[in-house]
Amino acid sequence: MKALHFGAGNIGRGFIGKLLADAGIAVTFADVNETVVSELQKRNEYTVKVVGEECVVETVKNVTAVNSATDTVVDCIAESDLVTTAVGPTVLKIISKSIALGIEKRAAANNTAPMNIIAAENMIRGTSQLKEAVLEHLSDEMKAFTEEHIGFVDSAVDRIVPPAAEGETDPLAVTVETFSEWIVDQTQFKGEIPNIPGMECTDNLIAFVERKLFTLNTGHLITAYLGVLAGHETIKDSIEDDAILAEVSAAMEESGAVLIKRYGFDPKAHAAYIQKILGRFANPYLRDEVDRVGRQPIRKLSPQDRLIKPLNGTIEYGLPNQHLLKGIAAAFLYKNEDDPQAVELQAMFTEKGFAETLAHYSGLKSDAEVVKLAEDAYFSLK
Ligand SMILES: NC(=O)C1=CN([C@@H]2O[C@H](COP(=O)(O)OP(=O)(O)OC[C@H]3O[C@@H](n4cnc5c(N)ncnc54)[C@H](O)[C@@H]3O)[C@@H](O)[C@H]2O)C=CC1
Ligand SMILES: O=P(O)(O)OC[C@H]1O[C@](O)(CO)[C@@H](O)[C@@H]1O
Repeated sequence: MKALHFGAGNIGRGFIGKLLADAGIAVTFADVNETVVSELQKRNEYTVKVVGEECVVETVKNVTAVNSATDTVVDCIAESDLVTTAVGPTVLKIISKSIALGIEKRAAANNTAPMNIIAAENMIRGTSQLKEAVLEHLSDEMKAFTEEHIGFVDSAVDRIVPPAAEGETDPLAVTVETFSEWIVDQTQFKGEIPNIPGMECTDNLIAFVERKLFTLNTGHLITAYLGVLAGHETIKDSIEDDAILAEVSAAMEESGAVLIKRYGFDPKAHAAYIQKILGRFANPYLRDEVDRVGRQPIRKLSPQDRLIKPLNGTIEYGLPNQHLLKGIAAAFLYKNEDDPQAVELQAMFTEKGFAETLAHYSGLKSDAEVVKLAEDAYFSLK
């Protein structure tokens, strides 16, 4: 079996690419980072440091790479059984063109073997969004071919993989936590579902995506923003600050109450899930900087993302949301000149004020009661 994986970054090398290669699949990474591409081509293997209670170094073998900006990537798609991505939500549109060209090439060669595409991104139904982008490039005839032979499979992906430590000289070095979870929507595959140990199937993906995004990612983000305000550099230092731990736990409980109500999760099991995640944040072997987790605040204030969607759930079910509001307020205090979204958010905030800016990015109404409460939280935090 052959797979093409877009994005040889932290999750690409440290999780999805590794899982595929460990399953005996011949993996080709597609990336725009020339150094990473040429090292993978030269070595055909790399090592992953897995850190937790035990620390082990594992070698990932039988891999190569292509430059994602060249036509070779189209040839690879035409010949692959599986295409996966971990490039970041904003890059999915960019790679959709190559995927469309790869599908056209399959059709031209009368290759009707099923191919499945799985986006492993922090998004709700990211693969379905990628599918929309791919279809925009295709004729009606090609759309019909795609519907018949190409599976677009949504997934939820969970493993904390920070960038390599400062001073690391190996461009392929990657350190990951022990925990990992990749859950795919079994209803969306074309052909047989590949047997990949570590890839779990479900027919209720949305519950798992929301459970992960609105527990781990909600808590992580609030840890990052409150950590920045308290002068911490890492997630570990932030979560070991008792005041931050209390705020983050309370916010996760608020989003958890929404998940329990919406999906019927067992409250005790969900409380244990939260505790496990808090322990993962404190992993002493991972240096995870607050700016990585806080990055792109505009995306994270969008209606479907980790702050606003759970907040809307609390409104829908009449549940408490004071700590989620504090997290939203903290996003407005996140300043980072190296992050274009943080700069844009601050620029609009200065020009238009809190309510209009929050409403613009979140889809909330500027005169809504929660927006007023979030603004109050902002002034209290400030
Ligand atoms: N790092 C983590 O702990 C986790 C990340 N995620 C999600 O996984 C996705 C990837 O995140 P990371 O691996 O951390 O990011 P990353 O920045 O380490 O990796 C992204 C890779 O995509 C490459 N890339 C950019 N444009 C490209 C293009 N046009 N074609 C091919 N490759 C391209 C970059 O060069 C980079 O190597 C994101 O959606 C993130 O939210 C999900 C769970 C965990
Ligand atoms: O990758 P994003 O969406 O910017 O957010 C960072 C988040 O993603 C993760 O890297 C993995 O879920 C978390 O560590 C963190 O909450």
